[in-house]
Amino acid sequence: MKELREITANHPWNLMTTSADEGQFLNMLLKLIGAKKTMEIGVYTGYSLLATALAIPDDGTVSSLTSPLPDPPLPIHQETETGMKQILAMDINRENYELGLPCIEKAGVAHKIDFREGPALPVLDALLEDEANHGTFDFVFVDADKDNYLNYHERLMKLVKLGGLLGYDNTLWNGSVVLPADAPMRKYIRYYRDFVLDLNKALAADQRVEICQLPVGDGITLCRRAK
Ligand SMILES: C[S@@+](CC[C@H](N)C(=O)[O-])C[C@H]1O[C@@H](n2cnc3c(N)ncnc32)[C@H](O)[C@@H]1O
Repeated sequence: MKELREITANHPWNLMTTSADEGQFLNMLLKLIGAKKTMEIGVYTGYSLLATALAIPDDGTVSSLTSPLPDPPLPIHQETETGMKQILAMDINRENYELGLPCIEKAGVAHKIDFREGPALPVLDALLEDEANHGTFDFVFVDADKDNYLNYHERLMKLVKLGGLLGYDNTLWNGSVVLPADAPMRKYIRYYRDFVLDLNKALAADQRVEICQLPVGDGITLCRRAK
């Protein structure tokens, strides 16, 4: 974890990552809920992904991955003779994932990860086409394009288990969610602020979930699917 944090800290986007306390929090949370099948939207160099992979048991939903993976690769989250990987991870940029991958390999958990390069929405839509994927994820961590969080939420509500958790990162958005609209803000923060505010309001009003906003890192809102 420490080595991957150093790689991430030296990366030009170094501010756009999960903080150390968020990584520890995710790792503990996943162990506490006994998560076996998870999803991550927004991987970057893989810090939160490593925290997740270290928490997921080897005997999760995988039957055996000691044999070589099939070619062509496994269809998205469908069980085959060789089983399936426990973590579906998506990012539009594979290069950054590959930068951190040696650390994930060194930790001996790379075999748990099914990385998909590309925008997450079409992957979610493909998953939804197969009823067998509905209500199957124990946990989903969303840490990507803030303007799509509500689109993700509607889809994820069908993919997460009843009683399962969705975690939305950056819901404090650098503290800007409590600032007056005319307060000075960096351009990037101002641009996404309204999307984060809309998300926070929508989650608070969503009767299908129980929510809890934690001041960990840049704010993580946990939604437990109750209906
Ligand atoms: C804040 S970083 C993720 C940080 C990561 N969770 C960590 O802890 O280090 C956001 C990531 O979301 C990715 N991203 C942006 N738009 C996306 C999309 N539409 N689908 C999937 N990933 C996306 C970016 O490429 C970037 O790597």
